[in-house]
Amino acid sequence: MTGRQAAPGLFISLEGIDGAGKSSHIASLERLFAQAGRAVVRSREPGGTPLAESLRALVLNEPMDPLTESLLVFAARRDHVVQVIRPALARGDVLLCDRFTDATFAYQGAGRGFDLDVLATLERWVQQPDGAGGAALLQPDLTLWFDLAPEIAAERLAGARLPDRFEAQPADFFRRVRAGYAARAAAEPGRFARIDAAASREAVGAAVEAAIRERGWLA
Ligand SMILES: Nc1ncnc2c1ncn2[C@@H]1O[C@H](COP(=O)(O)OP(=O)(O)OP(=O)(O)O)[C@@H](O)[C@H]1O
Ligand SMILES: Cc1cn([C@H]2C[C@H](O)[C@@H](COP(=O)(O)O)O2)c(=O)[nH]c1=O
Repeated sequence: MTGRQAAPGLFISLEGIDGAGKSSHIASLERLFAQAGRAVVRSREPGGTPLAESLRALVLNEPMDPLTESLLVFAARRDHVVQVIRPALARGDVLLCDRFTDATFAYQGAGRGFDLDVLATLERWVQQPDGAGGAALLQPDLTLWFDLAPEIAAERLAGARLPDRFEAQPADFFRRVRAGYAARAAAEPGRFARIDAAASREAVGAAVEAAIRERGWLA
C-alpha cells in the first residue's frame, strides 16, 4: 500500500444559550481546518437541509407544545443526519454544526421541562443508522460549549434582531437551559470543552483553537 491513509471524519458541534457567541467563531474554525488541508462542511440545527430548514421556520416562529417542538427538532435532525452529516463523515470531512442534540436536552428538556426519557428514546431513533436498533449512537467527537450568563447574552442580543420564540424567553428559561448544558457536560466531560464565552472575542477564539489543537486534529 502507498500514500497516506485518509483522515477519519470529524464531527464538532457548537452549543450554548442564544447570544453566547457560537456563530462568531464558526468561520475561523473552518479556516483553521481548511489550512490544515481538511474539507469542511458547515451546518446548523434545526436546519441544514431544505426540509429541516422548513421545520426550523416552524419551530422558531409558530406556537406549539413541548412534545410537538421536540418531535419537529428530531424530525429535522433525522433528515440532516441522513442527508448531510453521515455522508460528510463517511467522506472524511470535518462537519462543524451550530447546535446538535445537546440543544434539545438543554432547551426542550431543561428549559421547557419536557421528559428526558422521551428525548433519549427519540435520540436513539434518530441517531442510530436504522432507527432504534443496536448500532452505535451518532454523537459529536467534540462539543464546544460557549458558556455565558443569560444577562450578558441578553445584553449582546439587545436590539440586534427581532427575537424568535426562544430568544423572547425570560432570563429564568436561559438559566435552566444553561444548567441543562452544564449537566450534559458533567455527564460527558471527554466530549465537552467548556469555553468561557464572557471573555473577549480574541480570548474566546484562542480557547476554541486550543481545544482543537490539544486533540491533535490540526497536525
Ligand atoms: N466575546 C464577545 N464579546 C462581546 N460580544 C460578542 C462576543 N462574541 C460575540 N459577540 C456578539 O454577541 C452577539 C451574539 O453573538 P453570536 O451571534 O455569535 O451568538 P450565537 O451564540 O451564535 O447566538 P444565537 O444562538 O442566538 O444565533 C453578536 O452581536 C456578536 O457580535
Ligand atoms: C437544535 C435545537 C435548537 N433549539 C433552539 C435554540 C435556538 O434558540 C434556536 C436556533 O437558533 P440559532 O440562532 O440557530 O441558535 O433553536 C432548540 O430549542 N432545540 C434544538 O434541538
